[in-house]
Amino acid sequence: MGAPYEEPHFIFGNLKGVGIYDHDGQLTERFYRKHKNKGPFVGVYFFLSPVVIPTDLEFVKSILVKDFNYFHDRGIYFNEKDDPLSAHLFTLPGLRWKRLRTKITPAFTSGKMKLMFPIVVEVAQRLEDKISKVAEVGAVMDVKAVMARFTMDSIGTCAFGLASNTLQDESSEFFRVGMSVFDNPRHGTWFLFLLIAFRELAVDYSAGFETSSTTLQFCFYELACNPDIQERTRSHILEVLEAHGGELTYEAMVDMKYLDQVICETLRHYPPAGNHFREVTQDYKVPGTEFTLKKGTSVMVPVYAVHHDPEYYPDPLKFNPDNFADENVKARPFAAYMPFGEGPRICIGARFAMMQVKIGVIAGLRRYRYTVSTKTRQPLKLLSKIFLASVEGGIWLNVERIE
Ligand code: HEM
Repeated sequence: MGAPYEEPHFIFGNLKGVGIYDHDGQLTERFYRKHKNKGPFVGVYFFLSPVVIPTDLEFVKSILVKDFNYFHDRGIYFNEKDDPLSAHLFTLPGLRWKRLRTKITPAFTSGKMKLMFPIVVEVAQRLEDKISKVAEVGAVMDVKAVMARFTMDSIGTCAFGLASNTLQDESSEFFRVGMSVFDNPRHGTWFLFLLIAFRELAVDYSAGFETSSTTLQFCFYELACNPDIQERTRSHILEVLEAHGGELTYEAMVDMKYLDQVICETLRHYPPAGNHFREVTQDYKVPGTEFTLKKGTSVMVPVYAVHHDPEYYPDPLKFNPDNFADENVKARPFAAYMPFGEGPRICIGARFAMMQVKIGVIAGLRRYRYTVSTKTRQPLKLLSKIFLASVEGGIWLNVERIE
């Protein structure tokens, strides 16, 4: 590449730790910190393949938005013939991606969100019932399991029109197979049939439930760790609900500004995708430099690193929803916050995800108080082998009903 780079190991390159020792977001953070302010990017090697990690947000903007024509693909494996499930919106390149994206986009407008809103609220009622049962017997709550059922049911119901109901049915086949799609995408014949039949929506389903439930999991964890923020969020939710006649409507949810800040802060702290992947699709001269990135070079936009950069978030390890107060958001440059990506390949489900997570927090928080159980291993260790941020030993919370 003829550019700033990290001396690689002769076999593994620089990304030896990926999937073994480090969460991928923490791994790129090491290179980002070391090379920031030395140029727009650092080059590393994954085995023998060059990978570019941008360290400058102007360059991130060029990659994701301004020069999208050079970076429209993710370079992620798919094989339509032998593995039809692997060819979906996330993996498809170029024109085929564009056609499919145009086809699916109408399913995610704000008008469609309003239609789906009552469905998710109804599923959230079952989430509340589930939490109430945990509180009644004084058990500790396995947050991930409970939230995964909620997000699976709501996405399942919206996407497939199925009353999948994993929240009430402990042994639900839908839940078991849904979870196993992540562990092993080849499991569950009937489910696979369904996935093939609804391929486009199916990928949204699997991309959606795990990311959203991870977000809910971390959100409840941080609220449990920060009782003052928990109280403030609960009071805010109750006040806005009261102003809307006690009913959870779409408009009431939109008015919950502080709740939005709490969720943005969760996604800053724990972005489910630690990096955004792109591939250079034609030789690209990096603006303001003499460097040319060759076609086929991989790019990892270091989301986790940027979200934890003290230049943009003064105390990056502190959970502080005020980071998302309007004046602070305005003071930050473009792409300082990008949990859903940016540009034409931004997460298509971002609106649905935010709606679903908000409804989940409202349902879980308005009548229950949370503290961290001793069963949770602290400090949290992000699991390395999973692309999405997940926690060793899980997150366990004590739940108390507020009378
Ligand atoms: C908190 C929840 C979620 C997070 C943090 C998240 C994050 C992301 C990220 C980082 C990307 C890649 C963006 C990029 O490369 O620039 C992405 C893409 C995508 N997401 Fe999400 N996502 C979430 C929920 C959802 C939901 C609920 C759905 C569907 C219902 C969904 C469907 C998709 C699809 C289909 C893509 C590929 C888009 C494309 O390539 O055009 N996601 N998401």
